[in-house]
Amino acid sequence: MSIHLASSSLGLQGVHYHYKGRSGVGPLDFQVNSGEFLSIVGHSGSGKSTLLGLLAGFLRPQQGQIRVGEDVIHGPHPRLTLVQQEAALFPWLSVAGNLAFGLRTLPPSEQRARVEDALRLVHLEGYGQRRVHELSGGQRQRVSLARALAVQPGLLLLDEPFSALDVQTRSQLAHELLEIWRQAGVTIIFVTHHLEEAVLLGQRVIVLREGRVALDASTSQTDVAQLRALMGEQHAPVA
Ligand SMILES: Nc1ncnc2c1ncn2[C@@H]1O[C@H](COP(=O)(O)OP(=O)(O)OP(=O)(O)O)[C@@H](O)[C@H]1O
Repeated sequence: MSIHLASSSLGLQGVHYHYKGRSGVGPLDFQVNSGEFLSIVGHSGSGKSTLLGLLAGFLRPQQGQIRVGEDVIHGPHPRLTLVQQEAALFPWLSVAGNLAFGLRTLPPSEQRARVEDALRLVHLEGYGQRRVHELSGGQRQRVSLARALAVQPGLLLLDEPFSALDVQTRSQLAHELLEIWRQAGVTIIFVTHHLEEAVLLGQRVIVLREGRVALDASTSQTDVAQLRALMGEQHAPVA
């Protein structure tokens, strides 16, 4: 195996980010342990995208700090990789070309080994020479995940990675993700609207409400009904 995932911890201390008009997030204080699988849920406008922007280094906290392991982050951090809702792949490259893109500084033999390993992890062995447009939505999302894994992140940030997929593919990918996490031991932060998925996959769940942590609990001690109740009557239930 050429991919070695050494998981990273993450810590937020007194993090604030406010847009003009004072909406945004903060204060946010929580830790994610190395190797943990954390789900983050919240209604529209609760601050999920803002939090992801901060973690991915696209936004800078106006107060407080975010650490990946011992490093305070000041921008995109090499140990932290984001996988988004729609697979953002390069259509003019093959599957292998997409995976190798982030590995350009490595020797070709190392690139090939990592590409093969990553495709194996997402059950797409033999798909390296395919073009992106020849793939189904679920396969494209697998390629996206493989591309993230190939760079050997310590922490995977997953932003609604399955929401564009049909129910069956979504459930299959969710189970495969769990399998990858068990095998690879990478730290995962999984942001979703889908409460059942959050509880099924995560060891722990954070509910964001109005830019703050409304609940931070082990998924063995909470359930979907509790989360739904906590998220408030004023909002429509999330399917
Ligand atoms: N560019 C912006 N300018 C001003 N306010 C913003 C901006 N982006 C987000 N907000 C506000 O910040 C708050 C958090 O928004 P955010 O997009 O982080 O929520 P979200 O949980 O990701 O929502 P969704 O699930 O709809 O994507 C909301 O009140 C939103 O209106």
